[in-house]
Amino acid sequence: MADSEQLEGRIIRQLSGFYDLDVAGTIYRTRGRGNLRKEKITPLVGDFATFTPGAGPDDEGYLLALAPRKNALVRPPVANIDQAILVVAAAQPDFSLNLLDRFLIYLEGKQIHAEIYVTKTDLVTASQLADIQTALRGYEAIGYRTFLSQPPFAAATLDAVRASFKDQLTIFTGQTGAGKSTLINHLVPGLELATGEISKALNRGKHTTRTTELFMAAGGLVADTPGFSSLGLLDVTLDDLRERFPEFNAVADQCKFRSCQHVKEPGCAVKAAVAAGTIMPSRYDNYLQFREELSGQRPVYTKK
Ligand SMILES: Nc1nc2c(ncn2[C@@H]2O[C@H](COP(=O)(O)OP(=O)(O)OP(=O)(O)O)[C@@H](O)[C@H]2O)c(=O)[nH]1
Ligand SMILES: [Zn+2]
Repeated sequence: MADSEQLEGRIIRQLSGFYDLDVAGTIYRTRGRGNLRKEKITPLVGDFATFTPGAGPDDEGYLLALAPRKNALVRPPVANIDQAILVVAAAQPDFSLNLLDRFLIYLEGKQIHAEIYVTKTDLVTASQLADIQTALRGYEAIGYRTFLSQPPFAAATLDAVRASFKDQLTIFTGQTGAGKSTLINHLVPGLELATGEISKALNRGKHTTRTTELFMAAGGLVADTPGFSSLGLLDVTLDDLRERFPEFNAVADQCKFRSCQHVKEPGCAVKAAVAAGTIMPSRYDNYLQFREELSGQRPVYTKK
């Protein structure tokens, strides 16, 4: 292989100084290079990179440069994420539309498309389940796909989620204990992530150097570590908050004032839509509550 040859690929794994890049199904092992470190750029899985391939197994290539990222997260450490499966428990922890909206706002800010998956449907009554289903229909109308399986992990539901992986880099996120690892294990057999607090505590001791890896599943890439829980979700300015509600954006050009915050202004199309029942009242209430938090009038949400 000529020394000057350059290839483009996507980092799918990193381990002690090495980066594995995927180029149309072929994996190349490379090393990081001083110039990247000098620029204080830490390559992440999900990064698109140019590299020089090495000559063979004992001659690795070098990473040369990273392409600009569309987004990047710290937890999990992944770049260029397309979508998140937002895992929400029907119970244990309690189903919360407020927390659900916080996650959605966060993901909107990172330009990560969200799909909502409800777990633990076996732990609620039929009437509680019906309420959750009603709420999910509201989120579907906004444009978020939702999945609810009764009993949990029915094959048809899992197939539908997998079908959404194609050509996407998917991460899983949601509240602690919502069932993210359990769900990933059902969706990507063979990963066998530890689930439940005790087994995870044991695992942490054993695999302290473990990093995130991307797995090919159903024609896409899936991160094998679940993401952030609920801390710091409201990382948005008061002024940008309204833009993170897609259903507000859909009608906001009909507000009388261009700068309408959808609070007290006359001729507000968002408030009209809430009154007409086309915007979920819970979404609007949460918007107002988040505004109060952001303007410092109420304590922010803290993790239990
Ligand atoms: N009854 C019931 N239990 C479930 C279901 N899904 C997950 N669990 C249980 O819920 C607990 C938490 O599940 P995990 O998959 O570890 O949750 P997690 O979201 O990965 O948790 P963290 O890593 O702490 O963020 C485990 O004991 C699971 O066995 C479900 O559909 N029904
Ligand atoms: Zn308005």
